[in-house]
Amino acid sequence: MAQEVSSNKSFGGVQKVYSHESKVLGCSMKFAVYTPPGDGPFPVLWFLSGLTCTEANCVQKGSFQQSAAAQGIVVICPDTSPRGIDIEGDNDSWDFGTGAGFYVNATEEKWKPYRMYEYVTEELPSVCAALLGDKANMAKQSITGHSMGGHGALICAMKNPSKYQSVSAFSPICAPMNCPWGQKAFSGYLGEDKSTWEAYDASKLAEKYSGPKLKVLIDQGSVDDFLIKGQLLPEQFVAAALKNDQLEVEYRLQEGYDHSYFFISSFMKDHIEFHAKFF
Ligand SMILES: N[C@@H](CCC(=O)N[C@@H](CS)C(=O)NCC(=O)O)C(=O)O
Repeated sequence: MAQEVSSNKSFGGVQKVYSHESKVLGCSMKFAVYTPPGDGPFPVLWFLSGLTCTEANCVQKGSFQQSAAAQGIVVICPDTSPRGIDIEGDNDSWDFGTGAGFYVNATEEKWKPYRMYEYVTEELPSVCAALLGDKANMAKQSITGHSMGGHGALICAMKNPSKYQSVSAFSPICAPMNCPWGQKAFSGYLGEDKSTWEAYDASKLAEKYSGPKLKVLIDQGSVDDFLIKGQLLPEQFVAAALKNDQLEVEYRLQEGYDHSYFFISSFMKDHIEFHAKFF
């Protein structure tokens, strides 16, 4: 069972952080849960963070609590990789290993504990269902995220038709097979056979998605350095999605915004209200 680490009243609801022993990852993990005021059951929005983040970044800088309180939505923020399992090299770079799990299930022997896909789509939802009881309606879930977490949100939604009511993303890594971050992560976690990478590439999944019509909102800052350096490639996802009638994508290029949480917090209300429409 999860243990409470901290609890702070926020906009009439409560922002908590918990820790628990993850069986899937084989380590102790923290996650954050915001519950709005009232009795529930409330729908659940997942927020997946980006490279170098923990469960804390969005809680402290994402500015979601006021809108989540107003709309009556539980918001859950997981961590971004296993912690403290000590694989040689896991702290050598900021874009691979610790803080950079990329929401895949690693198949390379050395990185086998890196199963963040299973963790965020299966284990943590079960833990939260048990923890939150009548407060949360786990039949109504949606997912969002930033950068690496935007990639995570898009792939989780497309790989699990009907599990999430809608999906959104802030500056997502849209075509990891074709960018340096994704190529480094996928070759490390999944190995050199690129055919196995396609199962975790949002632009490839957008070509094949055939579930119920999925609503997608993407916001991207126009002066985001990582956009300019070709790490995000939203045009590849948008082009693939345009050819697929089952994907309804709204892509917004936001003038003058960068990659930071200043950008995320500026549009968080829009994203919460977007998801609220489909619960
Ligand atoms: N190397 C830089 C860049 C990494 C970066 O921009 N990470 C984004 C996600 S890809 C982030 O959310 N950083 C944490 C923050 O801004 O709070 C760092 O260590 O922060």
